[in-house]
Amino acid sequence: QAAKPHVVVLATGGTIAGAGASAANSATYAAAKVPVDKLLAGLPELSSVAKVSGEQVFQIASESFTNEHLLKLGQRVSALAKQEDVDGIVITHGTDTLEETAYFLNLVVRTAKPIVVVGSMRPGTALSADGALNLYDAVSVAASKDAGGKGVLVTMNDEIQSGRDVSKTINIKTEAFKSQWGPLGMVVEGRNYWFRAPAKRHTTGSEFNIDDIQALPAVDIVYGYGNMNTTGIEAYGKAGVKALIHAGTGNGSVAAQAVPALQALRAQGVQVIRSARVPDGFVLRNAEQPDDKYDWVVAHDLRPQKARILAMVALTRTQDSKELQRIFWEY
Ligand SMILES: NC(=O)C[C@H](N)C(=O)O
Repeated sequence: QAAKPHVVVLATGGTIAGAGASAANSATYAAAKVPVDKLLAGLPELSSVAKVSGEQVFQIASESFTNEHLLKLGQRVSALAKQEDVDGIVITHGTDTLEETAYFLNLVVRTAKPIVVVGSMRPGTALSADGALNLYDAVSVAASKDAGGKGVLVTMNDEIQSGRDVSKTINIKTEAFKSQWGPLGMVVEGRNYWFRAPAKRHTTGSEFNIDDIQALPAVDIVYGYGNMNTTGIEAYGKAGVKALIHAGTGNGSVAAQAVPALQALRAQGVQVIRSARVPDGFVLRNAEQPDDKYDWVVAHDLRPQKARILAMVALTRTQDSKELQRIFWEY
């Protein structure tokens, strides 16, 4: 009998490692409490799909993830992926910023081995806790050859999602992770069922490599709304931001009173990237605002928080707005 695939589980905290005072506490609990060894020991079913080893990388709620956490995690994933005795990698993660970490890894880890990011909406102590099945699904996907070469994946609620496309869309229910383009497939009882493949560049097809990235530049987000003012835009400019994501209304529209402040930032060398606060669709270049004339970039279908990730990674390689726009179309 062939040896089982070796899957390394890198634990970072979140609700999947959370604990509440009683089983009725589905939403009131402390995140990042249960160590990885205990998480794995609580799921003996894992041994039937893979040889699993655990590593505690951080123990934090994901809303507190920083760029330093992203870099450290990315470096560890990259090192493990190069090891011959590792077949797949699972990252347990809080759900609040899970989509940002998954997209970051998708851009910078040069491997065709399966990488799966997973979390849960309820702590393990709650009634109908979702973490155990999500983790079982993550390990079984990471252990399967057919999950390789598809970019970084996310397994939540029986679905296999592209780490690029998926976002957290609701903060209570367990079917929280959705993509407007649909899941790549489903995982049921340890078997994968695929329905589509990612169209954008990722992992082995990426021009970015975590092994070459020592630091990430400052990129922040301003939100568009009625009665918009320029206080935030100006403050980020003064703070020395390298790119500013404008989470605009509708098709990334920008309030008339905010346009001169963004133009002033661009004149200082700051990249201005138009995304949208609406959950779906995509921002069209030169619609709503004359991007060519202002030398602005559009974020394509990336939500503001994902546009921040891509902008940071891209700015490690180029300061040219045309190049930046190419990257936003391709990734
Ligand atoms: N469901 C969760 O994991 C939420 C938690 N605040 C986290 O992201 O760490």
